[in-house]
Amino acid sequence: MDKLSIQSGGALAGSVVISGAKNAALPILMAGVLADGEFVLTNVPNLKDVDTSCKLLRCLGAEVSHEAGTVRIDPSNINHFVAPYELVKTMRASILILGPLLARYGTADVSLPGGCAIGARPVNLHLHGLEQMGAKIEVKEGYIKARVDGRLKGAHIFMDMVSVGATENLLMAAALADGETVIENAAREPEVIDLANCLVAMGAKISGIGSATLRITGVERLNGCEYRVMPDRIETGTFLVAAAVTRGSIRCESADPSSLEAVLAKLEDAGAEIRTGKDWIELDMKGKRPKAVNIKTAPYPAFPTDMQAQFCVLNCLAEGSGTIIETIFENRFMHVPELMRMGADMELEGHTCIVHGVERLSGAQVMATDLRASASLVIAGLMADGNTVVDRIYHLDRGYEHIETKFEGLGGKVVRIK
Ligand SMILES: CC(=O)N[C@H]1[C@@H](OP(=O)(O)OP(=O)(O)OC[C@H]2O[C@@H](n3ccc(=O)[nH]c3=O)[C@H](O)[C@@H]2O)O[C@H](CO)[C@@H](O)[C@@H]1O
Ligand SMILES: C=C(OP(=O)(O)O)C(=O)O
Repeated sequence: MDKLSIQSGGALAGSVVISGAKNAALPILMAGVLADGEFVLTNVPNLKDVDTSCKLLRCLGAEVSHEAGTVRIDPSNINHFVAPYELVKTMRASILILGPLLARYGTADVSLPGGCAIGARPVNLHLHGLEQMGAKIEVKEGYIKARVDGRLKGAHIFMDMVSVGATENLLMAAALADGETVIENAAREPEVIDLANCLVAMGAKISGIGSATLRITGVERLNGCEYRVMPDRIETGTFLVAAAVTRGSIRCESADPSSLEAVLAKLEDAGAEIRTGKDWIELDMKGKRPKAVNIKTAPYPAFPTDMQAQFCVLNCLAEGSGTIIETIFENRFMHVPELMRMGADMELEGHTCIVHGVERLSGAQVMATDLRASASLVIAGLMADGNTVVDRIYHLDRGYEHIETKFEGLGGKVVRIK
């Protein structure tokens, strides 16, 4: 199993090109099932989760090629409607195949993803919304078995809580349903907007994109299209935090500052000078140690849970103390005990972590437990005396493209051990 070895070094400097967003690419790949014709997706990151999505589409009978950031999907031969446990267990986003399969073919058997490191992550909102659209659903032998006679029917759906995945699943299903669907309390994350824009390019009729109320008038067919995936705001934020922690100065190219307002505001509070253009962000710490910040995660446009672990590390090495409150996932502080093994001064109680900054951490062997926790340990290693080895980096490979090469380009000493 691969590991990453990190040596502490100086301040990160230089520029890094941001990849396409994992969390936009995955739902949009699933939307390929809805296309009547060839579907071409560009700016697709080269990630384990993208490979898994391509495998899943192939397993349904689609022809899929993935080369140099472009995925081509020909869904015309889809003839199998089962998403098996072997694939779903490695990638929770597989649940996003449910809405498209059901809307286009009236049948879908999707393995329940099960719990994972960051929380139970139930899918009740996905299922309830589809039932409101006329689907008959039973959960049997670990599988969601969903059927509908004819087309799904438009419905008025009020979501009990804001869910990115449920909004995406229902949006895709509604695009081919009979009549109007209204999704209230919809997620407003930029990745949901990216999916909606792609569906519109396929001929879907959606209004309210980017708001909490989505109105979808179902159409009988959606065409293929060519669509470019948005830049990864979480990858961008991860490199910006790494630069802030190391007191460095970097430029992120092919980034989207408008999707990162909450994160950039916190980096400014931490003492960073931030400059932005249409598709770039520069951060300069002017050699200073960051100041600790208070963070509370919440649905977009508030501070993203996917940046919580990275800001924990920022606070670990900052001047002063900061409080981090996680409100989205019930078990998303798995990085805390690992950071404490590296000398971090942290108090964890329930959903709240109080972090008191220390000047340096010390290198240690640590275990990656989930995607962003892993990223936080790499950042910590950049400011830890001696050597840090991060084990179980298959989590990182799910969500960060060429992470070691990108850090190396910024002067970070991050090496993959095969
Ligand atoms: C592939 C992808 O895009 N993943 C992102 C997506 O995950 P994902 O779509 O799984 O996250 P959700 O927005 O659905 O989850 C938010 C909260 O709602 C709960 N919930 C969700 C669905 C449901 O049916 N019932 C329910 O109770 C979850 O347990 C969680 O507590 O959004 C999360 C929140 O921004 C991000 O951290 C993930 O990186
Ligand atoms: C939690 C994440 O992803 P996923 O929903 O794919 O597990 C993430 O991207 O941080």
